[in-house]
Amino acid sequence: MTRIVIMGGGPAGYEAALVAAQHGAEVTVIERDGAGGACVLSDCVPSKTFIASSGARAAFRDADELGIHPTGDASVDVPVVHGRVKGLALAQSADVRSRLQREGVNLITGTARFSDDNLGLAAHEVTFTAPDGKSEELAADVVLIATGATPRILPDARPDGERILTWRQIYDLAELPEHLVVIGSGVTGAEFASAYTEMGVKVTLVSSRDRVLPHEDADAAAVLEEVFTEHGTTVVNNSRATKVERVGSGADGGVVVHLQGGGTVEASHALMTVGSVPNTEDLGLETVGIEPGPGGFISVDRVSRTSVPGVYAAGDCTGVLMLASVAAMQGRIAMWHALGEGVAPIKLKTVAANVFTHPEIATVGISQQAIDSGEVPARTIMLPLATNARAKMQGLRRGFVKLFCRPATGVVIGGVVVAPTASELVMPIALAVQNQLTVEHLALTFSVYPSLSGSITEAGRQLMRHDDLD
Ligand SMILES: Cc1cc2nc3c(=O)[nH]c(=O)nc-3n(C[C@H](O)[C@H](O)[C@H](O)COP(=O)(O)OP(=O)(O)OC[C@H]3O[C@@H](n4cnc5c(N)ncnc54)[C@H](O)[C@@H]3O)c2cc1C
Ligand SMILES: NC(=O)c1ccc[n+]([C@@H]2O[C@H](COP(=O)([O-])OP(=O)(O)OC[C@H]3O[C@@H](n4cnc5c(N)ncnc54)[C@H](O)[C@@H]3O)[C@@H](O)[C@H]2O)c1
Repeated sequence: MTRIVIMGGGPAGYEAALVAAQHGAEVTVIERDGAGGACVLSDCVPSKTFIASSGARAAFRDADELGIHPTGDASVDVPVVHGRVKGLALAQSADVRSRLQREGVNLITGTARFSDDNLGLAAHEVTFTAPDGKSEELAADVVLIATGATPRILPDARPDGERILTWRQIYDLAELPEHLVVIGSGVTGAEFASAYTEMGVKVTLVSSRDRVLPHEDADAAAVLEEVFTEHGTTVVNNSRATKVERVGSGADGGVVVHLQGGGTVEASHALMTVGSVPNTEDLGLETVGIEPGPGGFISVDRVSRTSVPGVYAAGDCTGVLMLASVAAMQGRIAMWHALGEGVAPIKLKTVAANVFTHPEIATVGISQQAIDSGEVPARTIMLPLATNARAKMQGLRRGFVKLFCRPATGVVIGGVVVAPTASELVMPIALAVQNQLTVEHLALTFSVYPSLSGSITEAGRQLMRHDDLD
């Protein structure tokens, strides 16, 4: 029986474990914090739960336009919101734990590290250290490194859990910040800036680039900036934070953010969202002969192999695409490959992703930027939701659907949806991209009338009409 040891119990680790167990391997997952990993306990699941509460508050405000005037202020019960966030994370972690145990996976709590005596061995040794300090050696035919990543800390902006915070510390605050400065305008920064804005907090977003979400669709980012402006959220563009210091004390205390070039921003709290670093130190990688690449990430190929036979890596520690869905797929692929199953290499051009701002921004496939730069030839259409009957009924003035297809064949190669439920609406486009469906397939598919997804089939029709004229 193949002995598999998995370091880390996040989506990469636990999804891999499920596949390996289903294929009859003897699987041990070593996880130091809790089943589900950082994804479930401190990153993705807690943030999306918090965003669900902020979305409920936003719905109150948005109802006004529909003639519904909620009486009184939509106040936020912070202990309830934070309690719900933490409770749901723990419950989700318990679900993952019991699923793994049901499938026969041996899940142990502790820290894992390679301890091979010599390089180049066919099997590997992993030392597991329990929280009480006791350690044990496990022999493995295959090891999967799935140790995730940790918030990046700037030397002059060290989080203290009180005023200067990482996203993992915010749920311990007793009250909402009076004025939150969010530093870093990537997906994490944009999501928290949006959520706190919807919670009624004054927010300043410091972006080192010329716009929010520098790696996302520019038209989508422009919609988000418009929404921020409408709700009084300030975006400070082209500004890099060099230092965050605490000033004052007690209830009067706060932070001063120093910006490159001399400016400052004063606020009650700072949330650092300046990226993540992989958890690849202290793994004993040198004992198996793996040298991490730039930034400490472990290089893998498209079936999750590292440079060392029998050692695979998946998820955030590889830096491939830091998404739970990608981590899980990399983990599964690693196990299928290791256990000799036929496996297709991961296809990153078909990944669907969503930024959980208000409105949401969902993308799949080829980006507008790749088309504009001439890298990928495509025909494109962008339909504003303002022309969609259902959107009008719901009072949605912003948002759009974009669809991209191959010029000659009409095969759908990508799309963007900006809408309150973009994460759900992007699915038909993702299905089309994955299965190489054409705009005609979309165009001829019945969508419900009236529905936001009607804009997707309409986008297909508009691109098809163009096709016919070619
Ligand atoms: C705020 C935030 C929100 C996000 N929201 C989304 C989202 O909505 N959708 C999405 O797809 N992605 C989201 N992501 C990204 C997603 O959380 C990650 O891509 C995902 O967690 C990666 O999974 P993983 O298994 O690689 O690592 P992790 O989930 O980080 O799990 C790795 C685990 O390994 C453990 N570990 C580390 N070293 C050792 C060791 N030596 N021994 C034992 N255990 C060890 C860690 O403690 C951790 O528990 C979000 C990220 C952030 C920061
Ligand atoms: N909804 C989701 O799926 C979701 C949510 C959150 C994160 N993630 C993923 O996690 C990964 C990391 O995202 P992220 O946003 O945490 O990190 P990131 O590295 O993508 O963004 C961090 C941003 O902070 C900026 N920055 C760095 N130092 C700065 C400074 N001193 N002052 C001001 N700005 C500074 C960087 O230029 C960058 O734009 C991404 O791959 C993302 O897709 C996904």
